[in-house]
Amino acid sequence: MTKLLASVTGPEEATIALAGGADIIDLKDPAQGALGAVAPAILSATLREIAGRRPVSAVAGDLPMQPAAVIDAVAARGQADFVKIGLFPAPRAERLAVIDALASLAETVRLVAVFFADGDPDFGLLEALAAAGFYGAMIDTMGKGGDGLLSTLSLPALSRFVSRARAFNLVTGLAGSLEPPDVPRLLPLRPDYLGFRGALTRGARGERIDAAQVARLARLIAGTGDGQAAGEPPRPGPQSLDRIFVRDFVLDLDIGAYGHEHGRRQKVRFDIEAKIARIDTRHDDIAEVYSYDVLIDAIRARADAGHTDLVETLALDLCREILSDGRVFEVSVAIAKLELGPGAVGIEVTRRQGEMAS
Ligand SMILES: O=C[C@H](O)COP(=O)(O)O
Repeated sequence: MTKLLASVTGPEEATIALAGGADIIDLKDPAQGALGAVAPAILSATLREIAGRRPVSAVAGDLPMQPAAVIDAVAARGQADFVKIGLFPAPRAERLAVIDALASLAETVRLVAVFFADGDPDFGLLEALAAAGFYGAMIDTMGKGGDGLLSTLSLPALSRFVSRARAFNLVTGLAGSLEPPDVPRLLPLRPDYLGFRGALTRGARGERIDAAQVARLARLIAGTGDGQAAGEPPRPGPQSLDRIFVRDFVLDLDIGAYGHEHGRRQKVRFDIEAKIARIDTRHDDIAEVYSYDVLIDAIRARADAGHTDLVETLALDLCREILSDGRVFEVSVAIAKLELGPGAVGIEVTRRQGEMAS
């Protein structure tokens, strides 16, 4: 289950984050940069305030990739439950030297490496992180207030990061000017946590965080916008269902069983309809709805996965993926190849919750 990491400035905001339902309290001074560090004394005060009710992390600071400086900053914050270290832009050898040097602390401090989506991220370093004994790896953005994570890295790239880091037994996190509509798009990647600062305030990133904003994101991550967690079996059928749809979405796809269909892309049209419980948007809150973005992302992710022989396989894979969200009662997927015949040719399938093995 994905957790909510809330970046706070000290004990006062930590209690607000706790009240709002944050799972991880992350200490950071937003005025000092993407990973601006707070003083060790503020870390101690926050640990006293939280008193073990949640894990508390601290960032090492916006530091140059110099082993001695990074080690000192991490060691000074070793009392935190984990310490986040930014892999800032630098030649590979310099980043590796920092990672290797931190191996000496990894036995006593849980270390989390932070890649920056907009800072030349080198995911080839995941192996070195695992070898050095790191506890986790996450992606954030250096720039704040502009393009967020999803404008900087594609969902398939983020998905590959999560799978790869997990294969090295690293805890995974995603952050970077995330906003509420990003949450349902990132949850299918199943990161261990999503991190927020800007979206926790009612204004700029440097303003005080707000418990209602934290709670809104906590609700969204828990998938309880409609009173039911994603992945749970559907409740007894409602009187009628509403439909979320994507129509006429055309992509160039590597698909087909014939030899002449291999090694080239052809135009394929997707029409998807997901049936969900009746919508009630009394609060005009994204947490209350199932987003069509999730359908579009599922199509794009599957299209990115390489060659498929059969439209049938593609259609059923999409049904399985979409039904993995317990809010969807039934889904219809129509896939049409547009370049093979005089007209469109393809398949349409409909599947309900519980009908498909995961
Ligand atoms: O670790 C998470 C960061 O504090 C995220 O901050 P942001 O949401 O303002 O980009």
